Amino acid sequence: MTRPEDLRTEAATDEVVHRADHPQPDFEHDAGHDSEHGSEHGAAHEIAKEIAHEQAYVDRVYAELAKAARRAGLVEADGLARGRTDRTGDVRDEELTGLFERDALVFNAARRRTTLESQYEGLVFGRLDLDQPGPEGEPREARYIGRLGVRDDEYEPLVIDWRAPAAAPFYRATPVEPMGVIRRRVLRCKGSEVIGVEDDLMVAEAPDDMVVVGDGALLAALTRSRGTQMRDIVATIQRHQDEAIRAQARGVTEITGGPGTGKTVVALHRAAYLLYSDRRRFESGGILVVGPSAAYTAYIERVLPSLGEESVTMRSLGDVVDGVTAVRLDSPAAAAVKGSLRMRRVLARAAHDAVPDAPTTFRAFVAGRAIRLDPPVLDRIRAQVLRNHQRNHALPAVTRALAEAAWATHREGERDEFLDAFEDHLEVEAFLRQWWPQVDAREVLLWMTDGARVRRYGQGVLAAGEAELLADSFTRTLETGEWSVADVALIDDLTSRLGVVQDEPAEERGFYEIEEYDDLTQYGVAEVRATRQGAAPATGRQSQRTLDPRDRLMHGRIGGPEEYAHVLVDEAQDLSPMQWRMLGRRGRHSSWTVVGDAAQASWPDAAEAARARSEAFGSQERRMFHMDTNYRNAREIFDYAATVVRAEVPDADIPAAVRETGVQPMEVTVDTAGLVAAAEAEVDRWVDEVEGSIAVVAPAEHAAALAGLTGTGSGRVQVIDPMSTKGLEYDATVIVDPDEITAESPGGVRVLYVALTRAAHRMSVVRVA
Ligand SMILES: Nc1ncnc2c1ncn2[C@@H]1O[C@H](COP(=O)(O)OP(=O)(O)OP(=O)(O)O)[C@@H](O)[C@H]1O
Repeated sequence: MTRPEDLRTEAATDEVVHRADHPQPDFEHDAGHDSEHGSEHGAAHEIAKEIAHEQAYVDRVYAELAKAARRAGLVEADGLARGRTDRTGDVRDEELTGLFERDALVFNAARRRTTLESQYEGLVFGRLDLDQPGPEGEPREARYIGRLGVRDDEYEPLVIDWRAPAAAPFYRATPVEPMGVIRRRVLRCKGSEVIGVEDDLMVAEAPDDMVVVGDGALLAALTRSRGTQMRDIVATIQRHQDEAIRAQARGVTEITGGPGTGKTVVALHRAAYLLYSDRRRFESGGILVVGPSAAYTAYIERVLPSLGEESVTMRSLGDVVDGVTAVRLDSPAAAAVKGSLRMRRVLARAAHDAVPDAPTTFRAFVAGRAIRLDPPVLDRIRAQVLRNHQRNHALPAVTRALAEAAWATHREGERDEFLDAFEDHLEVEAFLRQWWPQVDAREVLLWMTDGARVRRYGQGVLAAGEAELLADSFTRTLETGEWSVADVALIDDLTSRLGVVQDEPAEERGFYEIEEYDDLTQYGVAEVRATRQGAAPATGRQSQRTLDPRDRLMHGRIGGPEEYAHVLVDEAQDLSPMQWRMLGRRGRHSSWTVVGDAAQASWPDAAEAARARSEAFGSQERRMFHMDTNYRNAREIFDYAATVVRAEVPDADIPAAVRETGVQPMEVTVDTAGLVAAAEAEVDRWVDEVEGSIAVVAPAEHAAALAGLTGTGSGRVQVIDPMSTKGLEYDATVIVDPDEITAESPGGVRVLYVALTRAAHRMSVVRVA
């Protein structure tokens, strides 16, 4: 394991060549690198020789790959040709069976071809030299590791898939436990060109004919500039990370650790590993990856495809429920109420309530009798039916209950005849349309723009002021035409209570029926509005932008929960209890990978969230992996952040940073008037110094003033609020007004800690005096 004393500076990463007959320093894999430089000339020559040697092998792999791609293309074309037929009858049936075969062939061939194409970049990334003879009389076996298994014409493996058991020593071997490995080599490639090699030696003394090159692949990888998207770490996965990646699929795998310890990237590699180890189960059952925000999803979305896996569903918390997408965040106080389990009681009452403006009395002539059912009877029927049925699926049950109640008012004639006549009666049908319409969950939340209603639902559940907070928040929703992220879990909860809105069969009514229907007013039935209370789906032609806010909110169709074989949750410490319930509905039979760090939590009631989380997992076995090495932040940056969090959260999980830059974070203090200029100066500083992404992390108070900062149009600068930086990383950050970041957030200093741990290489902190 890496200790601070093992730290290297970025300057120490120039490639070196050494004969491996010297003791090795301890570094991460417990594998080390000889730091002794050979003569510069000799070194360059040796490296070039090694690269040329590896290039020859990589060329062979790509030639084989091109052949495989051609074969896959042929299979695909052949499959398509076999599918064309103009036969009929039995012959056609036979050919249809052939069609299924064709589909499977085409599907597999197309998938393989796409995979082959997408793997082109850096397909082969590793080599193991093993302490055992090779297949063709070589003194040692060399085993190449890649993103994909590739075999030659004799079906001999040229490259082993990184997830195969035979590749495990690449990640697990250490000098203490070499697992038969003498040298582990990482090949750095650009497309099919080898541009560098980095070795780790697993034995004290290498054979005389073996050259050891470079200063370690991990440090080289960490020193590189960060792009706008996360990269896979398949070439440099560390042993303890590999253990979490390859942990068994069953049950709940929890990955904890401080900032930058690779929790997210490890979890994503685990998803790829699960697909490899049990493809049938996880591809057909599906893997759901859930992260905090759309920005986060965009940040990680390329990792799995780069590992050859496309069949994973990625959702942000505002996007988990089919038919609604939310990015807007509520005020922390409103989000805290909406996320709390107390909302279940509130929503249960709302789901059981009468539809606003529905008729309160039933009056009609049925089978020659005047029937009247008063409000208490209707209320009782509603309550009884909803005890056993979801509202949107309860029409038959409620119709029967209404008929029974109507029968009870007279009890004359044939009971069954009356019940049938009642249930078929057009007046009854018309009444039910108004009294028992299908109700969309979103409509119920919009009922709660009415403060009196929310107070009624929240009686004995919500504290003073919370009902108003909710009503105000839903009013804001209605004004903006945008659901908030916290609303989505409420929509899901209500949908599970109400049932998904069913398609109504198209109505075909004769002329006389229309007349009868329109004439209902004379029976006092049509005291209701003629419009439906439920969703008013917008037409496909209308773009969402042109809809009014209410229609925008109701746009799209809310789906029931789709279930998955595996659910992977990142930044799990921030999920509200209601969000855990939302995910629980999607993972009732699934295994889980759950990633989090309590010290970065922004959710105020940890105990309630823990309860909801346990409920979502059920009684499955749970195993824990802890990550304790920070691979993201330069040590100088992480020390700064750790000092801040330790002062307030003494038990924070503080990892050890493995890399130092020799550059301390910049700290400037200005008055409010000078804030923008100071932030701009810091941005310009980092635009000159780093190659990649730069973030200005600012509290809401200063967001508008700083919005124009672009780093003189560099295209690399983003102004972002602290909460939205969760899970992300940048080459450099400018943290604006840290005291205000702490003050504005319910997570307080924990949210500031998140912001302070986003920069890989450089950071400035602009304080306001
Ligand atoms: N073995 C590794 N090799 C190379 N890079 C690594 C390795 N492990 C982690 N990293 C890099 O470290 C950085 C942090 O990883 P990641 O975002 O997964 O951490 P995290 O624990 O989820 O962080 P946070 O909790 O702060 O969001 C990423 O750039 C990742 O690629």
